[in-house]
Amino acid sequence: MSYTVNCSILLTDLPLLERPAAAKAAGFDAVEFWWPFAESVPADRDVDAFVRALDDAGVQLSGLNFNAGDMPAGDRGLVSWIGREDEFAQNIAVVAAIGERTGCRAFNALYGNRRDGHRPEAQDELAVANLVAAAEGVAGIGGTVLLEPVSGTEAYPLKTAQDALDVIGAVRAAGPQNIALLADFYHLAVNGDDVGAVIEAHAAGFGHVQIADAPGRNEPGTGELPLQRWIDRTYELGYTGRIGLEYKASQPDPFAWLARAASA
Ligand SMILES: O=C(O)C(=O)CO
Repeated sequence: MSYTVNCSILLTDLPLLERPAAAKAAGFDAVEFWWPFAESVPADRDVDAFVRALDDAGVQLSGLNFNAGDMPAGDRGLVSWIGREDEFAQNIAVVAAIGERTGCRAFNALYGNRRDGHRPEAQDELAVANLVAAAEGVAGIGGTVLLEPVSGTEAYPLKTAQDALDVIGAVRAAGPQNIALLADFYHLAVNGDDVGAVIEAHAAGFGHVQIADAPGRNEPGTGELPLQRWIDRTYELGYTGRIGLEYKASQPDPFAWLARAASA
């Protein structure tokens, strides 16, 4: 099993550009990030600094989120956001360019919250068009777009694996096949999905897996989820990717649970 450290939620006591090296020092070879810039189209020097931080640390960027808006303010993606289509199109080009430079091939496109003033159907229509564009935009580098059910934001409409799979089906019907489910076991469990059944039905096709325990979204072992069992079964059923560590650290050493789990 191989892990990738989500450096947007872990190691946050360090400046962002120091986190890849900290992940490497903690024993990891791969990291993932939510969109690490303030704008959809950051300055070249900011992209260069980000890529340099990864190179200098000697870690692989295994996953990157498209710009999802102002996450601390509650935004959860631009994909279905009517009025920001041009910005999202520009973001796709930047994401693909970062993928080309770093070897990253998995790109998480958060769907976006429901917004007042537009019919949900119109937001869903835009989402499919934007996801088609995103998939086409990263196809040239062999990239895959990931679609993730998320918890904690009532306005985010993709709550269960099936919600995301329905959208993935619509995108695939429109052409691109390089889009897959991001199964975050924490989000799915908190939303009341039957994670065990999702694994049985879809594990081989997961585009990526992320974990945190629930309640709390902290390290495995701090809550009630059978994460190890779910991970083992996911691999048994044919998943070959990494497991993203996307939890909030509840202790000074965010990775201490791994040593405990290995000796258990
Ligand atoms: O917003 C979140 O909680 C996410 O997991 C984004 O990838």
